[in-house]
Amino acid sequence: MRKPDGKIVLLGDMNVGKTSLLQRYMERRFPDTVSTVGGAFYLKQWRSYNISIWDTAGREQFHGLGSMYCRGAAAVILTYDVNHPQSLVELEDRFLGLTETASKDCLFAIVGNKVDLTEEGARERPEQEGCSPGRPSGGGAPPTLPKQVRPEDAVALYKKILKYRMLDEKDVPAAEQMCFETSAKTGYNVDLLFETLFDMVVPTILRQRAEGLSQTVDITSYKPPKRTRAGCCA
Ligand SMILES: Nc1nc2c(ncn2[C@@H]2O[C@H](COP(=O)(O)OP(=O)(O)OP(=O)(O)O)[C@@H](O)[C@H]2O)c(=O)[nH]1
Ligand SMILES: [Mg+2]
Repeated sequence: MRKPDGKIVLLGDMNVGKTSLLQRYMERRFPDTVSTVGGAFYLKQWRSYNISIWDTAGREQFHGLGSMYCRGAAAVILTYDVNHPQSLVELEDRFLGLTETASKDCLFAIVGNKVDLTEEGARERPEQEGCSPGRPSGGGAPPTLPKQVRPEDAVALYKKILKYRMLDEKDVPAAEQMCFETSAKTGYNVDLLFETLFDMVVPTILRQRAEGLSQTVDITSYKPPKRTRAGCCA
């Protein structure tokens, strides 16, 4: 097996749907899940790159492992549940600190999952994967509620992250590009989320490789500090 070229890590409170999102993307289904213990990863080939995507446990007892999983990450997906405002608060309070071990140019996506349970999300349902066009949208659908976390709240968190990482807004992707609402259940925005990130981490992978290469070059192309001026006076 080839060594992964880059790493993406899913972080977030328990029950927000990290495992479900990853399974929806990788296996194209929405199976029953059990709360994750420790962590697990999938390998995704994207163009000519091998990207590892790490699913982590949201349970408090595994919290200490988070920064280990984030080490060298090219992107982190901070996941919350749009129906549970506390899960967004937890991203700032409990999970952001774990990303200090990530790559210095790590990208951050903020993902509000379970949008299918909201009134707005219900309107999106008929267009989504797994819902055939002729299928009635009514019968058996779970009741929906007003969305508890607004997209603006996620954008505000994204801006806080930039401050925390001491990044300038003009040097990183815009908040609107990096905040997603998804449903692992219906598949809504799941491909968009992962594939947007894959495309975005390719330059990071190349930069990481180039940095490695330039270090090698620095050593082998060492020149003595003293130079003559003969060349420019000829
Ligand atoms: N309605 C709905 N339910 C979802 C969605 N995503 C996940 N769930 C359900 O939410 C529960 C938790 O999902 P998981 O994917 O196991 O959550 P997790 O974030 O991996 O949780 P931990 O592993 O404990 O950190 C399961 O019952 C899922 O079926 C979604 O988009 N919509
Ligand atoms: Mg899980």
